[in-house]
Amino acid sequence: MRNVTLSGEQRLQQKDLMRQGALPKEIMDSAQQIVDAVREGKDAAVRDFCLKFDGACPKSFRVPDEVVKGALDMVDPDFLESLKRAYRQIRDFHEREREQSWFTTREDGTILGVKVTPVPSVAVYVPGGRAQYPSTVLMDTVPAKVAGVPRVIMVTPPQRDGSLSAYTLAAAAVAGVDEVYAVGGAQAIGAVAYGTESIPKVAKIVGPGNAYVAAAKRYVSGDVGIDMVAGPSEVCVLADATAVPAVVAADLMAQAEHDPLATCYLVTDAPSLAEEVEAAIDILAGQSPREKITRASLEHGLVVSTDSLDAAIDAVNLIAPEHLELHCAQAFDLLGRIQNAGAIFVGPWSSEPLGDYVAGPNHTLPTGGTAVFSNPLGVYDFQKRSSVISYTPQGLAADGPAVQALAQAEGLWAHALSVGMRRKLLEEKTERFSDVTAACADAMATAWPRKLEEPGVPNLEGGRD
Ligand SMILES: NC(=O)c1ccc[n+]([C@@H]2O[C@H](COP(=O)([O-])OP(=O)(O)OC[C@H]3O[C@@H](n4cnc5c(N)ncnc54)[C@H](O)[C@@H]3O)[C@@H](O)[C@H]2O)c1
Ligand SMILES: N[C@H](CO)Cc1c[nH]c[nH+]1
Ligand SMILES: [Zn+2]
Repeated sequence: MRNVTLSGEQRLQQKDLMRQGALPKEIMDSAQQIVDAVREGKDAAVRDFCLKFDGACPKSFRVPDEVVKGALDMVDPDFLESLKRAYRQIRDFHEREREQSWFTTREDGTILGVKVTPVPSVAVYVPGGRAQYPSTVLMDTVPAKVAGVPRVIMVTPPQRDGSLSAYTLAAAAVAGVDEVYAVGGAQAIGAVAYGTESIPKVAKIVGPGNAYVAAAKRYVSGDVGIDMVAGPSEVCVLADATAVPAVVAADLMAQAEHDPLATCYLVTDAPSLAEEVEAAIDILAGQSPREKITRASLEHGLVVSTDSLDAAIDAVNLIAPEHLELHCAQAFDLLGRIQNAGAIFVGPWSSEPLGDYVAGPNHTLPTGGTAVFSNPLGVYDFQKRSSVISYTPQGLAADGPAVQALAQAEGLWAHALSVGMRRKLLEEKTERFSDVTAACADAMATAWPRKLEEPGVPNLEGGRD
C-alpha cells in the first residue's frame, strides 16, 4: 500500500487519492463503444461481446422460469437456509424505507399532497465475472419488490460454459425476480437501456458491477434512469491504538479480493498500527485462493498516518469511501463527525461482510467518491413521486391574486389569464366552466388586475442603486 504521513495542521489532499474507483477514461471509452454497438446491432452485437468477454454465449439470453425455480433443488440446504435468513433481514430493513402517498387539506378545502408510484420496470444488474453474487440478487431485487415494481428483470453474465450459477438462480427465485437474462457487462447495460429483439428495454437500471458496468450505466443515464455509480468495491478502516492488526488486515482483504481495481484505505493515528497491519496482510494473503486479485488491489491501496484524530476524520470525509469501519474506542461518538460514506460499520464487532450478506441494509453502495452526494440503493430508488394539487373555489380566490402578480412580473400573460378567468367565473357566481365567453371578454382586465410598481435596478457589483 502507498503511504501518506500527515503531521500538525497538514490534511489529506485530493491529489493524494489515485481514485481508482473513479472510472478511468479508457474504460469509459470502451464501455461507450460497446453500448453504441449494442444500440445499433441489438442481439447480434450482444452475442459478439458475450463471446469476446465471457467466452461463451447461451443460445437464448432469457433463462426459462422453470430453470430458475429448479435451482432451488440444486443448491445445498445450508446455503438455502442462510439465503432465506438474509432475505428476511434485508426485507425487514427495506420495509422501513417504503414511502407512502400523503395528502393534506387546507382550511379552504384545497388538497395538496404527494402520490407515490413504483417505477414501471427495472433491470437489476448482478455481477458475475470474478465471483458469483447471489447476495446482490437479494440486495437489488428486494427493495424493488418492496416498492411494488411490477416488472423486475435480472441481467448477469454467463459463466465460461454459457450457464448461470445455481446459487445466483436460487437467489433470483427466493427474491421473486420476474425474468432472468444471461447477459452481463456493458453489453447488458446497452441491451436493457435501448432494448434488443430478445431483451426488453426498461425504465431504470440498478445494481453494482465492475468499472465497465459502472461506466456503461453512467453513459446511458438520462436515456434511462440509473441508481448511482456502484463500481469496484472500497473500504476505509479508521483505526486507533485499540484496533487489532490482524482483524483490520482481514477487513481490508475482504474488499481487496473483489477486484484488482477495488480500493482499500487505512487511516490511523496509532504510530505502529500500519506496519503491523501490513505484516498481517503478508501472512494472510499468502493463504488466500484469491491472492493475486487481493495483492493487485492492495498495491494501490493507501495508508494515511496522522498525529491527530481530527486529521484522520478529515481524511475519511475526503475519501468518501463506499464502506467505512470505525475500529476506535468510543466508536459511536465519532458517528456525528462522519459526513461521507456509503455505509458505516461502528465498533470492532461490525465486520463489513455482515453488511454484505445478512445485516439488512443494502450492500449496493456509491463508490469513487460519489458517497459525497449518493445514497445506498433503497426502496426510494424504485419509487417516483407526483405532486397532487386540487383547488376549491375558495382556495382559488385566496391564491389567485398572488399568481397574477407573479405572472405579471414574469411577463406571462396567459398564466395570469388562466387564474383570472376562473376568478371572473367566481365573481359572476357561476362555476360553469363551459360558460367562459363572458370571462374572455374581460380577459385582459382580469389578467393584469393592477399595475405592479416598477422595481429599482439591482447593481450586480454589490449594493443597491
Ligand atoms: N459498489 C457496490 O455496491 C458493489 C457491490 C458488489 C460488487 N461490486 C463490485 O462489482 C464488481 C464485480 O465485477 P466482476 O468483474 O466480478 O463482474 P461484472 O459482472 O461486474 O463484470 C463482468 C463483465 O465485465 C465485462 N468485461 C470484463 N473485461 C472486459 C473488458 N476488457 N472490456 C469490456 N468488458 C469487459 C464482461 O462483459 C464481463 O461479463 C467488482 O468490482 C466488485 O467490487 C460493487
Ligand atoms: N462488498 C460488496 C460491495 O462492495 C458486496 C458483496 C457481495 N458479496 C460480497 N460482497
Ligand atoms: Zn464484499
